[in-house]
Amino acid sequence: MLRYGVMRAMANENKNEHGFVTVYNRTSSAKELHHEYEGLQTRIFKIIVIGDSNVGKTCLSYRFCGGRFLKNPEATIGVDFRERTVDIDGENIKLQIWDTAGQERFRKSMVEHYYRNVHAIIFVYDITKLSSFESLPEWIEECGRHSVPPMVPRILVGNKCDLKGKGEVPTSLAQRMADGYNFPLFETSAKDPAEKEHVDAIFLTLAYKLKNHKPLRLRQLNECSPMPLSDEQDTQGPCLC
Ligand SMILES: Nc1nc2c(ncn2[C@@H]2O[C@H](COP(=O)(O)OP(=O)(O)OP(=O)(O)O)[C@@H](O)[C@H]2O)c(=O)[nH]1
Ligand SMILES: [Mg+2]
Repeated sequence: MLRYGVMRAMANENKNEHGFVTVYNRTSSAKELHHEYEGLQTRIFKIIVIGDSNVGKTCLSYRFCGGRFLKNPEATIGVDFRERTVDIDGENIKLQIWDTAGQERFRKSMVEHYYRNVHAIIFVYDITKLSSFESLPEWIEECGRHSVPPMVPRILVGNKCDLKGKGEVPTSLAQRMADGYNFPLFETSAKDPAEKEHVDAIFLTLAYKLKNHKPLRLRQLNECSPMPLSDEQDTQGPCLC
C-alpha cells in the first residue's frame, strides 16, 4: 500500500521504487509518458474506485493488486494507491488504482485529486446494503460535476456476493440502473477466493478499453496544474499538488 505522499515524491523524482524511470518520447506536438524498465515500456492508467464507505473498495482493489482478501481493513483516509502491471495483447499496461475514501470527512479535501486526469471509474455498492446502491446516482453526479468526460469508461460493481442470501439489491434492479447509465455491471466478491478471476476481469475489462485509446500525452512532469481531459488524456502519476 502506498500512501500518496510516497507516490508524490516518486513522481517528482521521475522514478519509483521498482526502478521504473519516466522517459519522454518527443512527438510532433506532445510528449508521451512511458515507464521504461529493462527495455519494456509501460503505459500508465489511473483508475479510481468510488462508493459509500464499507462497500469493499479497499478489499476489491487489494484482491486485484495483492491477490488475496485483506482481513480487517481500516477505513480509507484520503486515498491509498495500489498498482498492478498487466499484459494486454503483448503490451505492458500499468493500472494505478486509486482506492478512495467513502467517508465524507476523509475525502472532502481530496475530491479534486481523485478526478483529475482519471482514465476510468469503478462505482462500487454493497449488494447487502440497499442504501449503498441508492447512493450511486450521487457518486455518478459528483463525477459529472468534476467534468469527467463521457468517454472515460465507467463500471458498476456490486460487491459481497458471497452474502447473496442477505442480498438487498436484486440483480435485475442493478442491471436496470446499469443499462440506464450504459455502464457494464459486475457482481462479485472480494472475499470469496473463487471470485478472484472475476475481480480481475473487472479491471482487465477497463485495461482493454483503455489500451485502445489514443496514446497518452503529457506535459512536463513539473507542471502539476490540472490538465484538460480529452480522449488524448494526460497522466503523470499520482502528483497531488
Ligand atoms: N462478506 C464480505 N465482506 C467484505 C467483502 N469486501 C469487503 N468486505 C468487508 O466489508 C468491510 C469494509 O471493507 P472495505 O474494503 O474497508 O470498505 P471500503 O469501501 O474501502 O470503506 P471506506 O474505506 O471506509 O470507504 C470490511 O469489514 C471487509 O472485511 C466481500 O466481498 N464480502
Ligand atoms: Mg477503503
